[in-house]
Amino acid sequence: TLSELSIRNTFCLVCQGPPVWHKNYPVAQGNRQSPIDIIPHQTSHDPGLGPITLNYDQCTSINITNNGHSVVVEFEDPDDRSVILGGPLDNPYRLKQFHFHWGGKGCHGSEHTVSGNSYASELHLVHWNAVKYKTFGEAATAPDGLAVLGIFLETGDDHRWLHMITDALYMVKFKGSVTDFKAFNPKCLLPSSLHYWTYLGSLTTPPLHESVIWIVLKEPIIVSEKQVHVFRMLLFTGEEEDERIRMENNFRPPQPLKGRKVRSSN
Ligand SMILES: NS(=O)(=O)c1ccc(NCc2ccco2)cc1
Ligand SMILES: [Zn+2]
Repeated sequence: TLSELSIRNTFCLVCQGPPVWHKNYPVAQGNRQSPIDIIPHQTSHDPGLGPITLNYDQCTSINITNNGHSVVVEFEDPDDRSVILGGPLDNPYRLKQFHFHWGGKGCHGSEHTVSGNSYASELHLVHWNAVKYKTFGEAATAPDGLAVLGIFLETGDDHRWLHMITDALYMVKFKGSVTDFKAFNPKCLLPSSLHYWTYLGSLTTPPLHESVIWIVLKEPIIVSEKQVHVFRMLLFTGEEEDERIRMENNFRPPQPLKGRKVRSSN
């Protein structure tokens, strides 16, 4: 059916999208998979959930890369120079990278949905628990190893700071390309409110490890359709490949909640 086709289209047919991931990654059908559909009135308000704090002022961005699935900005993480703390987290988690998920022309591409509604795009700031684990790779396989901050992007006016990212995308059009991207502080991509939903989930792309404490901000940031369109100029394919496949719809659809509780900061 069209809906199956559209689901299969996610992560494009060529790269064998979400419906077939379970063959190589059986955890795809696990009990704490992400993303999910968040239904606000079914979340439980937990007064014990404090605010989150983002200490990004000493962060050191390194580069921006097209990894064939998304565009990723990577950070130096040798110490606790840029961390997220508080909220559901028992330790500070170090900022490792951020990346985006988006749709095709005229269709939305967020991963989490809210009461069945998706946003134009979703930004993921990926952090790891360096108190308990020695490396990102080790943390990425532990149940409390990662904390990903999800921020929805809604279309409207231009976002004054997102231009720094979209201007760099022209340099990383092809899979495997990378370019310097220094002195970028992702604090400029936050909405005014840090109110959030939180639940235990997973990576949304293979290896789909069930190692993520998700913190999804309720308030979206506003970016222009033109700015989202620049992301669709990226390619899934490398410079040496004959066929050029536009990087779009790189989102996984919502997964079964399997009895999990989604808590609300307030
Ligand atoms: N979309 S996301 O934020 O859930 C996410 C974040 C990070 C990776 N990383 C992939 C990876 C390889 C080894 C360990 O981890 C994959 C997906
Ligand atoms: Zn992501």
